[in-house]
Amino acid sequence: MSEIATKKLSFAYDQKKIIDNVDLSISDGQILVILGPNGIGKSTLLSCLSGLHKSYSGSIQLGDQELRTIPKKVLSHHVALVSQGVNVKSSLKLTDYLLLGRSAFHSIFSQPNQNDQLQVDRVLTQIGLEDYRDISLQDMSGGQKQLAQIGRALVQEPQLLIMDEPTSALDYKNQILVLKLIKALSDNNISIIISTHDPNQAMMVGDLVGLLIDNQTYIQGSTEEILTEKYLSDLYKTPIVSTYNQQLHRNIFGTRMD
Ligand SMILES: Nc1ncnc2c1ncn2[C@@H]1O[C@H](COP(=O)(O)OP(=O)(O)OP(=O)(O)O)[C@@H](O)[C@H]1O
Repeated sequence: MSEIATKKLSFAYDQKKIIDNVDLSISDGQILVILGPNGIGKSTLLSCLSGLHKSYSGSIQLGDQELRTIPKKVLSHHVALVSQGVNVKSSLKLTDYLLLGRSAFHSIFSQPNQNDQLQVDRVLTQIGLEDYRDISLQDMSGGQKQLAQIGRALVQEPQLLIMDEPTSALDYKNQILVLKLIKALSDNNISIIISTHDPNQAMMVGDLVGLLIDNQTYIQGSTEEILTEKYLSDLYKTPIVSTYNQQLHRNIFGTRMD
């Protein structure tokens, strides 16, 4: 269950329509990067795709099942969400926080087993926080908390990983660490959907790019098709220029102050 597709997906908070007629799809092991201006509905869309918002109209097919019909526990075996922001408040130490990601594998009365501990150790190494295993979340920095949130989703061993601005609090080194993790997961046939405000990240990891535009129009295509100066300048309503960088072997995107 790593393929997800929406048809005419719409969602409103009370009467306020945020997502309107979105047709989106992603196949096994693909990386879809969603871009869009502040407040356009990226987080709302990701919440719908992860099963948090069930009162959507239209359809969301996960594998061959309608998402809202899948029981929560079953869903958490397949889909993990890394929410936006770093305001996770928890007095749990990091290893116990990560173990929460294993809860779908157990009843509420069962204790974590050796495999759970192995998963946590593996993920601690992946996110580079081995030295923080006994530190409480509330004593960690913003970037460390963001890595911890990503770690908790990885511990869940999802087939579809949905990440809302997963590198927003990270320095360059950790941004690359997370982008490499995303690539490695996709190489293992895990599908990934991320939102970001950085088209350069979309260029680095995206197989597909989706743009949430004015009036909640959604367009999706290959990275090459969508990451153009025209599309991005229209999207952000500010000039975006792209230049080929010889050292990086790719286009980089930037904007002007004038
Ligand atoms: N719980 C809520 N109740 C009512 N309106 C909401 C709620 N959450 C978000 N909104 C509204 O929905 C719209 C889309 O918000 P959303 O967080 O999905 O945007 P976004 O594209 O992720 O923005 P950003 O890039 O700033 O994170 C905004 O106008 C926001 O005010």
